[in-house]
Amino acid sequence: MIEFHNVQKYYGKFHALKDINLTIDAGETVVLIGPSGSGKSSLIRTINGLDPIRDGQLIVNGFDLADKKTNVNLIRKDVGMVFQHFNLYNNKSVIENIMLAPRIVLKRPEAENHELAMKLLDKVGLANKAESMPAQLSGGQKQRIAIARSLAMKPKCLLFDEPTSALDPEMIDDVLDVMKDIAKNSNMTMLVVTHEMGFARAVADRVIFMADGRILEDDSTEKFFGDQPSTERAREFMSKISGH
Ligand SMILES: Nc1ncnc2c1ncn2[C@@H]1O[C@H](COP(=O)(O)OP(=O)(O)OP(=O)(O)O)[C@@H](O)[C@H]1O
Repeated sequence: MIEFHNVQKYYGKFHALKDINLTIDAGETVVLIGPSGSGKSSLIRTINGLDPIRDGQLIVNGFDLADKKTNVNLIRKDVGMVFQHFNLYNNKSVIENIMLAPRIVLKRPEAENHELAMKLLDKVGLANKAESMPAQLSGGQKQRIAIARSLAMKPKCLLFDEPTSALDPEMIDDVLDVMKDIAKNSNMTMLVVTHEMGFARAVADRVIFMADGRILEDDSTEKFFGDQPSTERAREFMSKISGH
């Protein structure tokens, strides 16, 4: 469970997140959309402590991120993140990328760690790539490995920051299919920054629209796509992205 109460975030003097109030329940899939620079990445990066907040309260799985005594490593154990540019360790094989964090952070026994890593590789359709190096993979394959790596920690929550926007079009569906499978068949909480409205329609419980550092809409998926968004900004944004 993630709770933002009147959260403010600044970069120097720039007010990047303005009075964010938001609750995401365990198991929900939430899609976060909005124009470039509206604060989407900033918002999700606060959840695992990659970006600090200045004011307000942010509770993640019972931990208070506004409290300087909170150990962010305990939060990150349960909150995985998938980045636009994959962030794989390029000098380690695929299977090592997946096994590293569970070995070090969770002290998972080696045989069990290997077995789970192979299961996850199978789940993302890349069991034959276990011994490959990241440089030998396509962008779509790298992103599926990055997702498997996050899943290996068995997180309660997965954050996705534009996971398909660096990919060639023909690779996007393979990655979205893996994400849809997680959304439908696991109890994980998912918060996804994406412009892939097909994904949002298919599996999101809610759609949040941000502009200028504020949340302007927080609607059920049915309402957002069924009745049209209620703000002019969101309607404008939707007509722009559907024109592409
Ligand atoms: N490290 C930083 N230092 C200063 N300003 C920043 C920093 N990171 C982001 N910003 C600014 O904060 C605002 C929000 O950025 P953010 O990356 O959260 O937006 P976004 O909605 O994710 O955009 P995009 O869709 O382009 O990735 C932007 O105006 C950006 O320039």
